Amino acid sequence: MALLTVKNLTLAYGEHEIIHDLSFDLNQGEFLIVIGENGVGKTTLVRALFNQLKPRHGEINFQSGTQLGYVPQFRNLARDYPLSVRDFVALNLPMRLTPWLSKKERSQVERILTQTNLTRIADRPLGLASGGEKQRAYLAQALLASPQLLILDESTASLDNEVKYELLDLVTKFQQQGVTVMFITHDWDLAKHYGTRFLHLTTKGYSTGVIADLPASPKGEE
Ligand SMILES: Nc1ncnc2c1ncn2[C@@H]1O[C@H](COP(=O)(O)OP(=O)(O)OP(=O)(O)O)[C@@H](O)[C@H]1O
Repeated sequence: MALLTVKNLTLAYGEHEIIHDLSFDLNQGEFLIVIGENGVGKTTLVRALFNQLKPRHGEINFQSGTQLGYVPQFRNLARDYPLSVRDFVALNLPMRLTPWLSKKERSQVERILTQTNLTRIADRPLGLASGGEKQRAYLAQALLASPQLLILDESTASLDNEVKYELLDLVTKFQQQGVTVMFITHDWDLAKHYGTRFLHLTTKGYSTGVIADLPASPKGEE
Protein backbone atom coordinates (compact mmCIF):
# COMPACT_ATOMS: atom_id res chain seq x y z
CA MET A 1 0.00 0.00 0.00
CA ALA A 2 1.41 3.40 -1.00
CA LEU A 3 2.32 5.64 1.89
CA LEU A 4 3.42 8.35 -0.53
CA THR A 5 2.39 8.95 -4.13
CA VAL A 6 4.24 11.50 -6.24
CA LYS A 7 2.58 12.16 -9.59
CA ASN A 8 3.92 14.23 -12.49
CA LEU A 9 5.80 16.46 -10.09
CA THR A 10 7.68 19.47 -11.42
CA LEU A 11 9.66 21.63 -9.01
CA ALA A 12 11.28 24.92 -9.92
CA TYR A 13 12.90 28.02 -8.47
CA GLY A 14 11.62 30.86 -10.65
CA GLU A 15 12.50 29.96 -14.24
CA HIS A 16 14.95 27.26 -13.14
CA GLU A 17 13.27 23.85 -13.35
CA ILE A 18 15.01 21.36 -11.03
CA ILE A 19 12.74 18.30 -11.15
CA HIS A 20 10.61 17.59 -14.19
CA ASP A 21 7.57 15.32 -14.37
CA LEU A 22 8.61 12.95 -11.56
CA SER A 23 6.30 10.09 -10.59
CA PHE A 24 6.91 7.36 -8.01
CA ASP A 25 5.20 5.49 -5.18
CA LEU A 26 6.67 4.70 -1.81
CA ASN A 27 5.09 1.65 -0.22
CA GLN A 28 4.81 0.94 3.46
CA GLY A 29 7.86 -0.87 4.87
CA GLU A 30 10.18 -0.03 1.96
CA PHE A 31 13.70 1.35 2.23
CA LEU A 32 13.84 3.81 -0.66
CA ILE A 33 17.20 5.18 -1.71
CA VAL A 34 17.06 8.62 -3.32
CA ILE A 35 20.39 8.92 -5.07
CA GLY A 36 22.05 11.41 -7.41
CA GLU A 37 25.01 13.71 -7.81
CA ASN A 38 25.31 17.13 -6.18
CA GLY A 39 22.75 19.61 -7.38
CA VAL A 40 20.25 17.24 -9.05
CA GLY A 41 17.45 18.25 -6.68
CA LYS A 42 17.43 15.80 -3.77
CA THR A 43 17.07 18.53 -1.15
CA THR A 44 14.56 20.31 -3.35
CA LEU A 45 12.42 17.15 -3.35
CA VAL A 46 12.63 16.92 0.45
CA ARG A 47 11.62 20.58 0.70
CA ALA A 48 8.52 19.82 -1.35
CA LEU A 49 7.68 16.76 0.79
CA PHE A 50 7.71 19.02 3.85
CA ASN A 51 5.51 21.53 2.06
CA GLN A 52 8.23 24.19 1.97
CA LEU A 53 8.14 24.40 -1.81
CA LYS A 54 4.94 24.37 -3.83
CA PRO A 55 4.91 22.09 -6.90
CA ARG A 56 4.94 23.92 -10.23
CA HIS A 57 2.91 20.96 -11.55
CA GLY A 58 1.76 17.62 -10.21
CA GLU A 59 0.94 16.25 -6.80
CA ILE A 60 2.42 14.86 -3.61
CA ASN A 61 -0.01 12.73 -1.62
CA PHE A 62 0.60 11.02 1.70
CA GLN A 63 -1.70 8.35 3.08
CA SER A 64 -3.85 10.21 5.58
CA GLY A 65 -2.35 10.55 9.05
CA THR A 66 1.23 9.90 7.87
CA GLN A 67 3.69 11.37 10.35
CA LEU A 68 7.11 12.30 8.95
CA GLY A 69 10.40 12.02 10.82
CA TYR A 70 13.46 13.93 9.63
CA VAL A 71 17.10 13.03 10.33
CA PRO A 72 19.56 15.71 9.14
CA GLN A 73 23.36 15.54 9.04
CA PHE A 74 24.98 15.71 12.46
CA ARG A 75 27.53 18.28 11.36
CA ASN A 76 24.78 20.92 11.44
CA LEU A 77 25.13 20.86 15.22
CA ALA A 78 27.78 22.99 16.98
CA ARG A 79 30.19 21.75 19.67
CA ASP A 80 28.83 24.27 22.16
CA TYR A 81 25.25 22.93 21.89
CA PRO A 82 24.41 22.62 25.59
CA LEU A 83 21.40 20.27 25.90
CA SER A 84 22.07 16.75 27.11
CA VAL A 85 21.50 13.91 24.68
CA ARG A 86 18.37 12.98 26.66
CA ASP A 87 16.90 16.50 26.62
CA PHE A 88 17.65 16.89 22.92
CA VAL A 89 15.82 13.66 22.13
CA ALA A 90 12.90 14.66 24.38
CA LEU A 91 12.36 17.91 22.41
CA ASN A 92 10.36 15.89 19.93
CA LEU A 93 7.82 14.45 22.38
CA PRO A 94 4.44 14.89 20.71
CA MET A 95 1.70 17.00 22.32
CA ARG A 96 3.46 18.15 25.49
CA LEU A 97 0.88 19.29 28.04
CA THR A 98 3.30 20.41 30.76
CA PRO A 99 6.89 21.73 30.73
CA TRP A 100 8.03 18.72 32.77
CA LEU A 101 7.92 15.09 31.63
CA SER A 102 5.18 12.75 32.79
CA LYS A 103 6.15 9.26 33.91
CA LYS A 104 4.91 7.87 30.60
CA GLU A 105 6.88 10.43 28.59
CA ARG A 106 10.00 9.72 30.59
CA SER A 107 9.71 6.01 29.90
CA GLN A 108 9.13 6.72 26.17
CA VAL A 109 12.36 8.73 26.10
CA GLU A 110 14.31 6.04 27.98
CA ARG A 111 12.99 3.33 25.65
CA ILE A 112 14.10 5.20 22.53
CA LEU A 113 17.50 5.99 24.12
CA THR A 114 17.95 2.27 24.77
CA GLN A 115 16.88 1.31 21.25
CA THR A 116 19.42 3.72 19.76
CA ASN A 117 22.26 2.74 22.15
CA LEU A 118 22.42 6.17 23.78
CA THR A 119 21.63 5.34 27.42
CA ARG A 120 25.27 5.42 28.47
CA ILE A 121 25.81 8.99 27.24
CA ALA A 122 22.30 10.34 27.85
CA ASP A 123 23.46 12.95 30.40
CA ARG A 124 26.34 14.25 28.29
CA PRO A 125 26.01 17.54 26.37
CA LEU A 126 25.12 16.62 22.81
CA GLY A 127 27.68 19.09 21.43
CA LEU A 128 30.46 16.94 22.88
CA ALA A 129 29.19 13.60 21.58
CA SER A 130 30.96 11.86 18.68
CA GLY A 131 29.64 12.14 15.14
CA GLY A 132 28.01 8.72 15.30
CA GLU A 133 26.41 9.49 18.67
CA LYS A 134 25.09 12.83 17.45
CA GLN A 135 23.66 11.11 14.42
CA ARG A 136 21.95 8.47 16.60
CA ALA A 137 20.55 11.30 18.76
CA TYR A 138 18.98 12.86 15.67
CA LEU A 139 17.58 9.44 14.78
CA ALA A 140 16.21 8.93 18.31
CA GLN A 141 14.66 12.39 18.29
CA ALA A 142 12.90 11.73 14.98
CA LEU A 143 11.70 8.28 16.12
CA LEU A 144 10.25 9.58 19.37
CA ALA A 145 7.20 10.92 17.54
CA SER A 146 6.58 7.43 16.06
CA PRO A 147 6.79 8.47 12.40
CA GLN A 148 5.47 6.20 9.67
CA LEU A 149 8.01 7.66 7.26
CA LEU A 150 11.59 8.40 8.29
CA ILE A 151 13.54 10.68 5.94
CA LEU A 152 17.32 10.54 6.34
CA ASP A 153 18.89 13.48 4.53
CA GLU A 154 22.56 12.69 3.81
CA SER A 155 22.66 11.45 7.40
CA THR A 156 25.79 9.37 6.87
CA ALA A 157 27.74 11.93 4.84
CA SER A 158 30.28 12.96 7.47
CA LEU A 159 30.65 9.62 9.29
CA ASP A 160 33.46 7.06 9.22
CA ASN A 161 32.68 4.01 7.14
CA GLU A 162 32.11 1.65 10.06
CA VAL A 163 29.81 4.15 11.81
CA LYS A 164 27.77 4.60 8.61
CA TYR A 165 27.00 0.89 8.55
CA GLU A 166 26.17 0.87 12.29
CA LEU A 167 23.70 3.70 11.80
CA LEU A 168 21.99 2.08 8.84
CA ASP A 169 21.87 -1.31 10.59
CA LEU A 170 19.98 0.47 13.35
CA VAL A 171 17.65 2.15 10.84
CA THR A 172 17.02 -1.28 9.29
CA LYS A 173 15.86 -2.58 12.67
CA PHE A 174 13.20 0.12 12.78
CA GLN A 175 12.29 -0.59 9.16
CA GLN A 176 11.76 -4.24 10.12
CA GLN A 177 9.37 -3.01 12.80
CA GLY A 178 7.31 -1.29 10.10
CA VAL A 179 8.83 2.19 9.68
CA THR A 180 9.15 3.20 6.02
CA VAL A 181 12.53 4.74 5.17
CA MET A 182 13.62 7.28 2.57
CA PHE A 183 17.40 7.65 2.55
CA ILE A 184 18.89 10.50 0.54
CA THR A 185 22.51 9.86 -0.35
CA HIS A 186 25.18 9.86 -2.98
CA ASP A 187 26.86 6.78 -1.56
CA TRP A 188 26.31 3.95 -4.08
CA ASP A 189 27.86 1.37 -1.81
CA LEU A 190 25.43 2.04 1.04
CA ALA A 191 22.52 2.25 -1.40
CA LYS A 192 23.16 -1.27 -2.69
CA HIS A 193 23.63 -2.63 0.79
CA TYR A 194 20.46 -1.30 2.39
CA GLY A 195 17.87 -0.22 -0.15
CA THR A 196 14.86 -2.17 -1.35
CA ARG A 197 14.06 0.32 -4.14
CA PHE A 198 15.80 3.32 -5.64
CA LEU A 199 14.95 6.67 -7.15
CA HIS A 200 17.91 7.87 -9.21
CA LEU A 201 17.81 11.58 -10.02
CA THR A 202 20.03 12.98 -12.76
CA THR A 203 20.19 16.32 -14.54
CA LYS A 204 18.51 14.65 -17.53
CA GLY A 205 15.67 12.94 -15.72
CA TYR A 206 15.14 10.05 -13.34
CA SER A 207 14.79 6.29 -13.07
CA THR A 208 13.32 4.07 -10.40
CA GLY A 209 13.24 0.35 -9.65
CA VAL A 210 14.35 -2.44 -7.32
CA ILE A 211 17.78 -1.94 -5.82
CA ALA A 212 19.39 -4.76 -7.81
CA ASP A 213 18.74 -2.65 -10.93
CA LEU A 214 20.43 0.50 -9.58
CA PRO A 215 22.70 1.77 -12.35
CA ALA A 216 26.44 1.85 -11.67
CA SER A 217 27.83 4.98 -10.07
CA PRO A 218 28.68 7.62 -12.71
CA LYS A 219 32.11 7.88 -11.07
CA GLY A 220 32.61 4.14 -11.47
CA GLU A 221 32.54 3.60 -7.69
CA GLU A 222 31.29 0.33 -6.33
N1 LIG B 1 16.31 28.59 -3.07
C1 LIG B 1 16.85 28.35 -4.25
N2 LIG B 1 16.73 29.22 -5.28
C2 LIG B 1 17.27 28.96 -6.48
N3 LIG B 1 17.96 27.85 -6.79
C3 LIG B 1 18.12 26.94 -5.82
C4 LIG B 1 17.58 27.13 -4.50
N4 LIG B 1 17.91 26.05 -3.75
C5 LIG B 1 18.60 25.22 -4.56
N5 LIG B 1 18.73 25.76 -5.79
C6 LIG B 1 19.40 25.12 -6.96
O1 LIG B 1 18.65 23.96 -7.28
C7 LIG B 1 19.52 22.90 -7.71
C8 LIG B 1 19.23 21.65 -6.88
O2 LIG B 1 19.65 21.86 -5.53
P1 LIG B 1 19.46 20.78 -4.38
O3 LIG B 1 20.01 21.39 -3.14
O4 LIG B 1 18.05 20.32 -4.38
O5 LIG B 1 20.39 19.61 -4.92
P2 LIG B 1 20.90 18.30 -4.15
O6 LIG B 1 20.70 17.17 -5.10
O7 LIG B 1 20.26 18.20 -2.83
O8 LIG B 1 22.45 18.61 -4.01
P3 LIG B 1 23.48 18.15 -2.83
O9 LIG B 1 23.70 16.68 -3.01
O10 LIG B 1 24.70 18.96 -3.15
O11 LIG B 1 22.85 18.52 -1.52
C9 LIG B 1 20.92 23.45 -7.58
O12 LIG B 1 21.35 23.87 -8.85
C10 LIG B 1 20.78 24.62 -6.63
O13 LIG B 1 21.74 25.60 -6.89
